[in-house]
Amino acid sequence: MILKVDQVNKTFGKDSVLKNVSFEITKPTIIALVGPNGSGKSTLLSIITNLLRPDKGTVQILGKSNKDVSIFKEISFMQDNTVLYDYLTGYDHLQFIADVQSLPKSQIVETAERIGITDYLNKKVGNYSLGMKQHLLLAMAIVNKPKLLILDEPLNGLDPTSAIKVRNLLLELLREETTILLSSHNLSEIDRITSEILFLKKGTLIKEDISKFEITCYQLTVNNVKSAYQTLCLANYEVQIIPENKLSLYLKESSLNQPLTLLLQNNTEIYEIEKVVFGSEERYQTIFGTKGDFHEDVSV
Ligand SMILES: Nc1ncnc2c1ncn2[C@@H]1O[C@H](COP(=O)(O)OP(=O)(O)OP(=O)(O)O)[C@@H](O)[C@H]1O
Repeated sequence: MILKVDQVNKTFGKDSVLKNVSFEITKPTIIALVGPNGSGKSTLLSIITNLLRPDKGTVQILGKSNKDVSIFKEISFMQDNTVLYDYLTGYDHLQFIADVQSLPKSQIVETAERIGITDYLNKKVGNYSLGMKQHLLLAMAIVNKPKLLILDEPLNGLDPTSAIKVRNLLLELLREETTILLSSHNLSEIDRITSEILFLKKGTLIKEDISKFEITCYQLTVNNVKSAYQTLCLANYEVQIIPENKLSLYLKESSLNQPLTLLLQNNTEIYEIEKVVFGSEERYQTIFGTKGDFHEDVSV
């Protein structure tokens, strides 16, 4: 067992942010934690790493309680850049971790080279760009070669080239048997590294392997979106109004004949049909709706 989160609850004031959250990771993998702003992703990651106490529930990492300090040699948590000190260099940050964890200096050099931050390692962090800070945070998270790597928004502020480099690094770490739990809003990047997703919806966790959905998604451009939406909903189709006045239609079978016949019978004019890959973005929309709200009557 790598990580076991059991019945975790957390309330801030009257807000129940996490409700009986449970999940387990048993073999090296990459899992993404996804949810709208304020849905509790950072709170859950902080509870897992024992930076925050749950009101109820337990967390076990590598077979031990997350309160057992010995596990901190085996795990890492990358938070946002507020944990960095402007007046220290990148090297100082890495050295601090190396000193606390008794790591050889060679591990700092090796990690800096791997992430590609050697050129500016001796500059003060106050002079770093957002992307440079993200790279340093990532270096700090992997310098101890953790078995479980927890990353809060690792792709935040990265240009496309850097995002690709980080994606490749994460896949490389997985090949080295590192388990990675990451939160991100970048659903297209998530689709490239994993299909295992934990969706956090109003404090409740929905764990899914979206590659297992045998669903085809079609985007329809029609003359009257609302009427077409009602027609398809009444016939129990999974359908959603998406931006630009289009409809997303989710089908388990590949034939479009029946729903299109229904629309034509209801005098809907169909201008365009686009087949889209069903990925985490489409699943996100069925769970949270396009406004980020849970869409009660759509289920897969
Ligand atoms: N220390 C705290 N005290 C009070 N409320 C808090 C605290 N930390 C978080 N919250 C509240 O808990 C909720 C979840 O916050 P959290 O930061 O975990 O969300 P998130 O999913 O990580 O958001 P984002 O995607 O914007 O980073 C929010 O409503 C937030 O205001």
